[in-house]
Amino acid sequence: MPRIEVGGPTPYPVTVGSGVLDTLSVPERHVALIQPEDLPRAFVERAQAALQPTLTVSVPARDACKTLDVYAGVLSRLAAAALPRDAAVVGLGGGAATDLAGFVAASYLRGVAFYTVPTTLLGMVDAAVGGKTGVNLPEGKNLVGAFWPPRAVWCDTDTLSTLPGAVFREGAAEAFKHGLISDPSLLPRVLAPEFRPGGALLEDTVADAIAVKAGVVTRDLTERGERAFLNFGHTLAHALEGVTHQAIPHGEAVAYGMHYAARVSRAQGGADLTPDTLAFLRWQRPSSLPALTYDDVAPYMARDKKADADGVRFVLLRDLARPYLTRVPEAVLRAEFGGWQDDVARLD
Ligand SMILES: NC(=O)c1ccc[n+]([C@@H]2O[C@H](COP(=O)([O-])OP(=O)(O)OC[C@H]3O[C@@H](n4cnc5c(N)ncnc54)[C@H](O)[C@@H]3O)[C@@H](O)[C@H]2O)c1
Ligand SMILES: O=C(O)C(=O)C[C@@H](O)[C@H](O)[C@H](O)COP(=O)(O)O
Ligand SMILES: [Zn+2]
Repeated sequence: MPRIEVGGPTPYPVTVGSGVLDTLSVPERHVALIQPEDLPRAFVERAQAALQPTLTVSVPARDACKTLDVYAGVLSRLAAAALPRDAAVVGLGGGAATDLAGFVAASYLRGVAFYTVPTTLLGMVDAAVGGKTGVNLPEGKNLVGAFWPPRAVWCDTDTLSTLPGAVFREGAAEAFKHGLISDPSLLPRVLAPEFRPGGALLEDTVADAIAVKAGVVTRDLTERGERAFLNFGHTLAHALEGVTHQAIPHGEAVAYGMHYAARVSRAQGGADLTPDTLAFLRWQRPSSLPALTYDDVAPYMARDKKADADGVRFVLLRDLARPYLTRVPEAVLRAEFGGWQDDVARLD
């Protein structure tokens, strides 16, 4: 069973494999289990059997749980149960639920132990690892949060069998991203027919995609440098999610955003990786986008967390596995938005 070690200030293991859900174990005597209300009941019951939580809190599905209102409601549930400071918060579910659970853990009583049990592909290869936690604001994605690493991550690959195909393909976008920024061997594997729940390529590909993220966050937990590369494609992605009020799910927005970033990378002198990002979009078959102009998305891009006092910065690729962070002239961003829209229109 693959096990990946995340290093840095507070090292922890990520366990990947079949049946992991029945092996959950934490040293804390009190546990708050946080899970989305639409999660298959059997997963919740298996986690409850293993952890014997003091309380289980159900939260709305998808990004509807990543709001300050839901966050405050969960904190009140923990306080009403008098959950002590030596308790643990366990986030079970997709990236939305684990992002919320992590921010609850980071802030309840000024911080309690946190563990993640991702049950989506995206959660396993990305969200549940690395300690970025938080919620959204109406002004944009993840604008409130904290770095609060989990103490262990358990990825039961059997849980992926109940995912709708579209949700599995959303998660594949982040694995593909790890291929583009660091490990190109992931690119053909993610698109291969055997990369599917129960497929021969699933477990090793998930483990190798996690290894990319684990390596980056080990070296740069709080995004002082190379962690920004994990944000490839996310400047436009988060803008698409914001402007559509989360009608476009994160993994689809990332696929659209990676193609835009590949176009901008080429315009700035990089290798042409747009055939790869287009191949991924064709494979993923994302939801169609509403009619948008550059001026619709620009205000959201301006609030991207990679922006500094001198303005917005983009993660671009000089070539496969050669990411860099840079400013881009607005004329280039605007022109490539037009070309990106033409490419997207031709996808159907
Ligand atoms: N913290 C990070 O580093 C990080 C990284 C990437 C993405 N994210 C965040 O993660 C979120 C997206 O996560 P996601 O793609 O996992 O989507 P999600 O959490 O919205 O989950 C998608 C849906 O699948 C359901 N679900 C979960 N597991 C299931 C299973 N095994 N079977 C059936 N249904 C299941 C969920 O309850 C939800 O309704 C976004 O909010 C994004 O911003 C965070
Ligand atoms: O872990 C990171 O760092 C990432 O950027 C991973 C992204 O896939 C993820 O969507 C993250 O939540 C985005 O971070 P943000 O700082 O842009 O909100
Ligand atoms: Zn992401």
